[in-house]
Amino acid sequence: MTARDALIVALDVETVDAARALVEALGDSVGFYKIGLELAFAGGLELAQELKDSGKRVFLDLKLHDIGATVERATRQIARRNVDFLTVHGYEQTMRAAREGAGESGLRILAVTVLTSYDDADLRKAGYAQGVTATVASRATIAREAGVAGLILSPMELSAIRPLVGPQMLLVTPGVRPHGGASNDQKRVASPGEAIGAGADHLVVGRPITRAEHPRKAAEAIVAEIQEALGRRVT
Ligand SMILES: O=C(O)c1cc(=O)[nH]c(=O)n1[C@@H]1O[C@H](COP(=O)(O)O)[C@@H](O)[C@H]1O
Repeated sequence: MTARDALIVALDVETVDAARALVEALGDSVGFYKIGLELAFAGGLELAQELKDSGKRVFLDLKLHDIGATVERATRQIARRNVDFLTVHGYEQTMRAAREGAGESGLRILAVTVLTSYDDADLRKAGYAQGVTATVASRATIAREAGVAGLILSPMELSAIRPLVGPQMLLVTPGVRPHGGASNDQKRVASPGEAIGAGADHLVVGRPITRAEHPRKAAEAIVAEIQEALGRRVT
């Protein structure tokens, strides 16, 4: 894996034109983009095709969660779009249905374990008996059995989860902040170097790049930090 491939930039902007301008500014410093709910509701699905046609990889972050039949059929539609990753929530019925819908299309399903804006207290308020680490671990085990390709989790759970799921499962972490950066609404965060050092395959980074004064410089600095951490990982 190259450092550039490890970085996924979240195109959390209001319009397709703003997203195009950002992609243009980032140029070849970024090869992988995430289109989430904000942009998907503003023409982002068409942009996904454009990005694929220009050689970028695309992650559709739609966080599907519904009865199995609906998730399966929705996933089948998305699989026709030839994108790389799709998120669903990490519930067993949902994950199995998405796997079924993706079939042999090559669309890889990522299961969201516990959102990185949640901590133990938030989970308790939502009615969960266990804390974050135990909940991520139980969802990770079910996800592996359901046959999804990867997990979304915070950098803080990586070292506990990798041994549970083995080397093949993709571990993808939002909640990434360069040292000194604002955490915004994220509660479980670490730096790019720490996340890669703990075994992440991909980092999802939004505001530290998209709201930076110089997005390209911010992306290049993160890629350099990933590169350094990957170097330490193999030695
Ligand atoms: O599924 C995701 O991508 C996701 C899961 C999660 O637990 N936390 C999380 O922040 N995300 C997404 O990752 C991105 C993080 O953005 P920043 O906090 O701006 O770096 C946003 O697009 C979120 O929607």
